[in-house]
Amino acid sequence: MMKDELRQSKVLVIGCGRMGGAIIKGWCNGLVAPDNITIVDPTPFPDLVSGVKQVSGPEEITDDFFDVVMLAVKPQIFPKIMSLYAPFISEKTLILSIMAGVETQAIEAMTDSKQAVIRVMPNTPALVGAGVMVCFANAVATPQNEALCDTLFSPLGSVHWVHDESDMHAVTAISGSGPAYLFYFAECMVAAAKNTLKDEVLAAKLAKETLYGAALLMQQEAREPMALRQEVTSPNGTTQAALEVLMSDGVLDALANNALQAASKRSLELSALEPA
Ligand SMILES: NC(=O)C1=CN([C@@H]2O[C@H](COP(=O)(O)OP(=O)(O)OC[C@H]3O[C@@H](n4cnc5c(N)ncnc54)[C@H](O)[C@@H]3O)[C@@H](O)[C@H]2O)C=CC1
Ligand SMILES: O=C(O)[C@@H]1CCC=N1
Repeated sequence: MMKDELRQSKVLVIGCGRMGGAIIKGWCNGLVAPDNITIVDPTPFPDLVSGVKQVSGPEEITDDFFDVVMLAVKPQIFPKIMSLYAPFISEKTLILSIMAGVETQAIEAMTDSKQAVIRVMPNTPALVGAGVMVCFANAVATPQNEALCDTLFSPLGSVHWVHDESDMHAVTAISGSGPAYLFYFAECMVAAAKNTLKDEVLAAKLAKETLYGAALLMQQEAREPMALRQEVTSPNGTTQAALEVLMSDGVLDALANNALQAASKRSLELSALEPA
């Protein structure tokens, strides 16, 4: 689908919270005409782009066909609502799902027809165009469907594809949940900075700006994180003193491993939710 055609496409978004809202905001930036977007969410979205229609349930939807339907409710909600939206989906509709865990097989069951379904695991930096989106297409999805998905998500950050659906569990653990790990590290670093520097406002600023600068450097440099770390670390200097604490007994390595495994396991559990 060409970009001009995409602007005319009818899009239905089911669930518009933090992640759905961030994606719609990106799409309204010249990609899809806001007038062609309908959101179904019982909770009004506070920062809706002008023109986008919001309704609180399927009975209020005024269009009877959508080119794209995006599922952005919590995985636990999906089994309760899936049957309500079948009337708005035709064989030509591409279903996109950003829900963690929920497998294409469960989404295909929304309708009787063979349905193109693409799962996309985004993350919240999509809000600033620096998201990571990982996609998996079911067997029905065509190359045109995949190209459309690339077009819709590229403005929000980088788009990657996996070809084995079970990889989506690991993907969710790494990039879907990943921003929260860095934010937690930032919380710890800010708290520690405030214990070290009397000016607490400056302390917090230094910690956050440093994490931002380091992330940007890592993204723009071809060198691996280890090489960048070594560049900061003078023999017997201050960084070495800190790293000896952070790296002692491989505690952080083990924690990172356990954390990713826990997230991946939770994604697998969410995939086992039964239709209501
Ligand atoms: N927040 C994140 O970082 C990411 C979230 N996701 C996935 O995105 C999905 C949404 O997550 P968030 O946006 O974080 O959650 P959220 O709680 O902010 O948004 C969910 C929205 O669904 C709405 N909702 C509840 N019941 C509904 C119903 N019956 N019909 C229509 N809408 C209904 C809620 O009012 C809410 O606005 C989840 O499936 C999650 O796994 C995926 C990647 C990252
Ligand atoms: O925590 C969650 O389940 C969702 C999926 C990835 C990020 N947030």
